Amino acid sequence: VVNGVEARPHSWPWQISLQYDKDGEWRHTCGGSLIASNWVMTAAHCINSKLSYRVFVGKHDLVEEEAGSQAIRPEKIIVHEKWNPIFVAFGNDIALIKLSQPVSVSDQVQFGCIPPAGTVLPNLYPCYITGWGRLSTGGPIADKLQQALMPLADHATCSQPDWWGIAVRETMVCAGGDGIVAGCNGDSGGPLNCKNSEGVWEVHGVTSFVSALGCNYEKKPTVFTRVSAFNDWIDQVMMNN
Ligand SMILES: CC(C)C[C@H](NC(=O)C(F)(F)F)C(=O)N[C@@H](C)C(=O)Nc1ccc(C(F)(F)F)cc1
Repeated sequence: VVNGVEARPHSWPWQISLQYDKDGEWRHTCGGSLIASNWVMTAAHCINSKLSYRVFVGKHDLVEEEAGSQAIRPEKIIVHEKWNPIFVAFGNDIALIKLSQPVSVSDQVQFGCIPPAGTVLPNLYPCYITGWGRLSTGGPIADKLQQALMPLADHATCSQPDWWGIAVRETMVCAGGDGIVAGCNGDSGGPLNCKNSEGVWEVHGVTSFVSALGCNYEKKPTVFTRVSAFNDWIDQVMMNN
């Protein structure tokens, strides 16, 4: 997250760190959201079938050992069948990770809520991106979980020619675009958190892409998979696996 702030520890208890084993070292590669005791939602582009992963729940500082955190191996990973790795703008950048054992909820580990199917929030609605991604374009990833307030840019705004144009679809959500605050590499797969009218936080987006010209690039908001466009897919996958 570029120009965010350190989150109060464990204030986004569904945020997970997806890590892969590189020469015996575990490395953070993406974020994700715990949505059930044995299911994590992340981005399809985070998954490389050649790598072995672990899901770390209950974390705040990636470089510290933290009581209450737990690393769990995936049992299986289901990537959306219509995800096309060649072109992130085709959408369907969503995947579900079934955990090899259920996680127990606690103060530090909770499920994120999926919004009702079809929920489309209005322009400038205030949401928060969270993640351990780069702190600046080309910069280091964060040790401590970051958060940033990012008002939504509705489809009409986000699909303007000098914004994302036709690269953004109605199955995506845009947020930010002020050239200051943005998601960045390593935030992929993590949640866009929006509080609903009852004051309940929901995972409205899965962090998908930023401009190749730079993470915080004016009129190139961070683009998320819109979770409320995938309720049926999520239900089907969780029921059938
Ligand atoms: C690996 C990528 C598919 C996703 C990667 N996502 C992220 O870094 C994150 F954290 F914002 F989610 C990204 O945006 N990386 C930048 C460097 C990128 O490639 N952006 C990008 C590429 C193609 C398009 C398209 F499809 F519109 F041409 C748009 C943005």
